[in-house]
Amino acid sequence: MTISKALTIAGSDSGGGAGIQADLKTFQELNVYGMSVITAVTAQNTKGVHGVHSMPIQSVRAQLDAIGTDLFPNALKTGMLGSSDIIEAIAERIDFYNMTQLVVDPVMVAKGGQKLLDDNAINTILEKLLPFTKIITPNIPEAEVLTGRSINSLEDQKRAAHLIQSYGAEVVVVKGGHGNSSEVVDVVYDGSQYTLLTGNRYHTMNTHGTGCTFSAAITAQLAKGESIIDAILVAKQFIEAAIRENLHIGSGHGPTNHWAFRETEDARISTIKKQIVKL
Ligand SMILES: Nc1ncnc2c1ncn2[C@@H]1O[C@H](COP(=O)(O)OP(=O)(O)OP(=O)(O)O)[C@@H](O)[C@H]1O
Ligand SMILES: Cc1ncc(CO)c(N)n1
Repeated sequence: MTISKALTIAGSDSGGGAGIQADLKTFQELNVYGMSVITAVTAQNTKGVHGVHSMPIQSVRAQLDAIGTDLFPNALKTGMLGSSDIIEAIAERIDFYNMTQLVVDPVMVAKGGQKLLDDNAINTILEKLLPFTKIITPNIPEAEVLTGRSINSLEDQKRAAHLIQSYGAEVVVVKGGHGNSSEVVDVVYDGSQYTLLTGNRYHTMNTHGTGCTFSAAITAQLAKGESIIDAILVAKQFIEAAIRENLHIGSGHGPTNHWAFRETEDARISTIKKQIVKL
């Protein structure tokens, strides 16, 4: 039996809905062996981020070395990275170990508005990490920061995906969770065509960690050898089920339900439609 292995390089969320915890739960649900490199420990619950403790660079490097020299991952993702120094150390090690199949979730702020990335680190993501990136998955506010342009329509979302792809990532997904239309559209651009993934919008406060879970599901599918577009499609179905069957715990932005995709037969009746738009 072949064991597929995935690595997350991200921050710990004590509340369990986002970050390392969401990623490992998602890997497990998708039958992939999960590993982690912790960049920061956050004191967090559904009401917000109450503290952030960044890990020393030597510790981040040592965690990556431990994995690179033994349990080599078939695919990996980054989430909360915090600072330029940590990003540089990670990019250097990813290059050294020739870790391919990298998914970058350019986490900048938590749902409650607290910053999870230094302002000067945004350029470091573009300069140091993008050259190794297979898929980058900004939400709308992150895509606005990365491009310096506001996004108010589907056309703007497509333009942002096009521009970010030209910076060096192989494939860009500009996620539509932050809009307010009745449907959510995630725009995928691979350098030659757009794929629009459209599904119902669920009106709920419980969307803490949606981006982490989505990018972890893509990473798990890549680790199993699935094609990029099929991996993104499964991830969209996984996160739709997790949001629709969310858990109603905590008094703020609650977590999604990481076992919904497996548990509920209905959860597999996805509303996601795929439309390809040639340039
Ligand atoms: N209310 C919703 N209904 C349906 N799908 C949603 C909803 N909100 C987000 N999604 C989906 O969840 C995935 C993550 O999108 P989103 O824009 O919320 O990411 P994010 O802001 O990076 O998440 P977070 O920062 O909380 O981890 C996307 O595939 C998006 O389409
Ligand atoms: C640790 C961590 N990573 C990512 C996010 C974004 O959802 C969060 N809130 N916390």
